Amino acid sequence: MRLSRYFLPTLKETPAEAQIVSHRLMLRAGLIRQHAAGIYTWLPLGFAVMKRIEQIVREEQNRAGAQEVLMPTIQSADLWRESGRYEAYGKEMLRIKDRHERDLLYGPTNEEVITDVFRSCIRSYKDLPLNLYHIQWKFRDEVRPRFGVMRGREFLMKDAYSFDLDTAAARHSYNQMFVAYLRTFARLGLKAIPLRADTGPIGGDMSHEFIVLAETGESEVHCHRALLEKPIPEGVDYDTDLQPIVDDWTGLYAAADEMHDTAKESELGDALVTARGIEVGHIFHFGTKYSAPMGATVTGPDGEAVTVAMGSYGIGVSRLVGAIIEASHDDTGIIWPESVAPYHVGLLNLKTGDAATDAACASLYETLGPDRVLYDDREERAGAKFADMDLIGLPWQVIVGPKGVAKGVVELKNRATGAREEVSTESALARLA
Ligand SMILES: Nc1ncnc2c1ncn2[C@@H]1O[C@H](COS(=O)(=O)NC(=O)[C@@H](N)CS)[C@@H](O)[C@H]1O
Repeated sequence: MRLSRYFLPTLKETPAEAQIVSHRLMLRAGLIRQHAAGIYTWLPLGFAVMKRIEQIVREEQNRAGAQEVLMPTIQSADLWRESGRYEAYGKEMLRIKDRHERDLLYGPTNEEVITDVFRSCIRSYKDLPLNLYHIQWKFRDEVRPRFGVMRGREFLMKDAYSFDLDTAAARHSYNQMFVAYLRTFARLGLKAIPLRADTGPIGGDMSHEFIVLAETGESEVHCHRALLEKPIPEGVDYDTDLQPIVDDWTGLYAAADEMHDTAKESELGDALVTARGIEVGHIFHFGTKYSAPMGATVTGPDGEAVTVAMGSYGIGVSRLVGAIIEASHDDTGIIWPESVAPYHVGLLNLKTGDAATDAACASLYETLGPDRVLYDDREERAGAKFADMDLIGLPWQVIVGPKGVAKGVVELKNRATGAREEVSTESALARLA
């Protein structure tokens, strides 16, 4: 993409309302613009990152055997009356009336909707286990939306829902999602720690939050240092018993502040890490909390009706854009992990209008591929180009100036390490292919 044609409204100044670094950088780098409190327009660069995060989430859900659907954002209140959550959900629920005065709502989550789909389609235990997920916008009328997309009111969530014949089978579904989450956050370049959590308005008797350590996180976590170094499971066969992996990851101490056992401080000594963190995912086992009141049953092996055991599994897709910035930035801007970077290379033409430099850039741009390169072809001074490219945080920069072109070299810069080296054009192409 040529920057001279790209809608990238960067800001020189830091907007006063932005209190944390990810909010500041998302505004300054032209990723989002606020529409209303907690509601954002995603501009091209921010949207591209969110789509890459979404795709990694999707791939790991599919790998774990979940099947993608798309449920509506606007839901009927009747289902929520059946589950008993319509009144209980409180002021966070945005309630709407349609032209026929029917009660609707903008879904904060989808347990009722998916359970209704299940009960109208599935009859037999032979159709289990089943895990359905979607990546869909939610609305929660947070009393104090803040920190940009980190705590929004309209936000994008992947939410998956599992259906099983009994608790043992439901535990396997839970474990599949647990392992899929470990892999997902690692692929996003994040260290996410699973820790036992309370279940809140979603309910149930078991849940784990996945927390990314970041000093501006809203959660306070306490965990065993070894959790930070644990290797992520590779080559997982999701149809085998995953309990050993889950036990391995939950065997080490980790607790959100409200669940913290202060005795651990003396027991673990300096093996105990206390840090702030961002909740990027939350998984729940809640058995028949929704299937019982909504009559979601299957005919069991013995011909008797069985109320299915369920769980739900959320990932904050839009929150992750901010969380990744919190975990990966420096004082000049964002540092995107390669897996989510909107473009692989920033190509800087230091003398637009100089024939040899323009030709060298055009050749690099075409060879590397316009969809992988953000080419700064603007009539701007070099300093502004360097600052903007560091701000938007692409993994690699190729800097092309007339002196280098005359010698057949370009400068290659790695954004994460800051390392810069003069290399031949061929070598740069080989390194960036
Ligand atoms: N206000 C918000 N803004 C941005 N992301 C949010 C917000 N609230 C929750 N999230 C993200 O959404 C994830 C799942 O939300 S949740 O409430 O914990 N879980 C559920 O809604 C369950 N139905 C899981 S399917 C959270 O871990 C968090 O990463």
